[in-house]
Formats: sequence, structure tokens, C-alpha cells
Amino acid sequence: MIEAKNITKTFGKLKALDNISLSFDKGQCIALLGPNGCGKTTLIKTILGMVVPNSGEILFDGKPIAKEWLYRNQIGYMPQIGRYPENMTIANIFDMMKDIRKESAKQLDEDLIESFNLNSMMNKKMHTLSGGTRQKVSAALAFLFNPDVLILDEPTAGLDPLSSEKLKEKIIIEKEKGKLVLITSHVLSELDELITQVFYMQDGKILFYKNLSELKNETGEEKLTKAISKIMMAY
Ligand SMILES: Nc1ncnc2c1ncn2[C@@H]1O[C@H](COP(=O)(O)OP(=O)(O)OP(=O)(O)O)[C@@H](O)[C@H]1O
Repeated sequence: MIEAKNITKTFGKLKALDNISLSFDKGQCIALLGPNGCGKTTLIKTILGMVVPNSGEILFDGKPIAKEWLYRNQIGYMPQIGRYPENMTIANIFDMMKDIRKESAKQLDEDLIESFNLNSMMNKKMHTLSGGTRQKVSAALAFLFNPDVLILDEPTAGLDPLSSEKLKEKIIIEKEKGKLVLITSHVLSELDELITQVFYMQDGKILFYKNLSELKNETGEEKLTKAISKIMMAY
């Protein structure tokens, strides 16, 4: 579904992505992990076409994404920090997005709007929202148009435990429908029940890309946190 071939991206002298090749498929929920600054967000933005690589190409459903826009309609993206027109209300933001996409109400997935109880806050302006509520708006928008691919950058950061749980349940439902989910998180313990693969980056390179079961078997550890620390000691 998403393929990257020899992607390199430099910022000045820094190689943020260093010859990355990968293949992500439907039904997978991939944890994109690695230390701060290893290139996770740059990789996500390259897949989204927001960062243009110096070399290499990204294919979406077999077609190169360069100068393509329509493929983006199939991706729901939840950024690490959602930036919105601050004077707009939550309702304005949702209406604007629906207007841009021209989707009929039937095709909309409003599960998270309901489970986060956003309907009771629709008239609040974005600049008045708490960090967690802003995060809920970003999550609800990422899922709203029923995309085939979900890219979630630190989705539970700032969410209270109950809301984190609701979001995790929603991710599992969508993964089980056969969608591709790509997720970054520094809280490894919350990924255990979600993910099928671990894609681990360091200094712009892939350190390993393994099935969760393979990782657990190799390390003899049941918990992702322990499996990752054990495998890192071997590198
Ligand atoms: N627009 C930019 N201009 C210059 N350097 C950048 C730019 N974007 C990213 N970088 C650099 O590229 C490297 C990778 O950054 P990136 O945001 O992809 O890391 P990350 O793995 O997502 O980190 P974190 O876990 O902290 O979110 C970092 O050294 C960062 O400073």
C-alpha cells in the first residue's frame, strides 16, 4: 500500500532520512519508534508529501506520489501538534473540512466526536481549548473521512487515561477492518495491544523492522518495553 524506495532527506548537513526503503500494507498497525530526532516525523511528512525528499520515491498503491494530491484523501493524519485557525470554533473547523472534502454525511465516521463528547463543546473557539481537547479534535478529524490509512503522531499525548483508552479502542476497530495504521509513541506500554509490527529508526536509518511476535520470540519478553530494551542492548 505504501512503499518507499531509497528515500534520503537532508536539512543542511544533517541526514534526517538516510536511504530508507520500506513497505507497509493493509491490516498492519506499525509502531514507528526511535529516539528524539531520529527522523520519525520527517518520514511521516515525506509519506504525506509535506516534505520532498532529495532522492528516492514514495509509492501509494503502486503509484508515485510526486506531484499527486488525490492519494492524500485516503490518509487520515493526526499531527503531533494540531495547528488550526484559532478564532474558529470546533464546529467551524469540522464544517470547513467537510466542505473542502464535500463528503456526504453518510460516509462520515463521527464515532470519536461522540465518544469524546465533542458535540457539547462545538461552540468553543480553538484558542480557548485545553491541550487534551485540541488533541481530541485532531483525532476526530483524522478518523472523520473514513480513510484507508491512519497516520497518528503521538496520538495519546495529553489525553486523560479514559480518553486514551477510547482512542486505542477505535484504532483497534479500524485496524481490524483492514486499514493501515502508522503510529508513533514514546509510551511503549500503550502500544502492546495495538501493533503488529515495530519499525525502529536511529539517526535517519532503519535499525530494524520486525513483526511484534518475532520481536517477542527473539527476546523472550512479553512486553514491548522489555523486548525493545533487550534488543537495543544487542545493537
Ligand atoms: N524543517 C527542518 N529544518 C531543519 N531541520 C529539521 C527540519 N525538520 C526536522 N529537522 C531535523 O531532522 C531531524 C529529525 O527530526 P524529526 O522531527 O523527524 O525527528 P523525530 O524522530 O520525529 O523526533 P521526536 O521523537 O522528537 O518527535 C532532527 O534533527 C530535526 O532537528
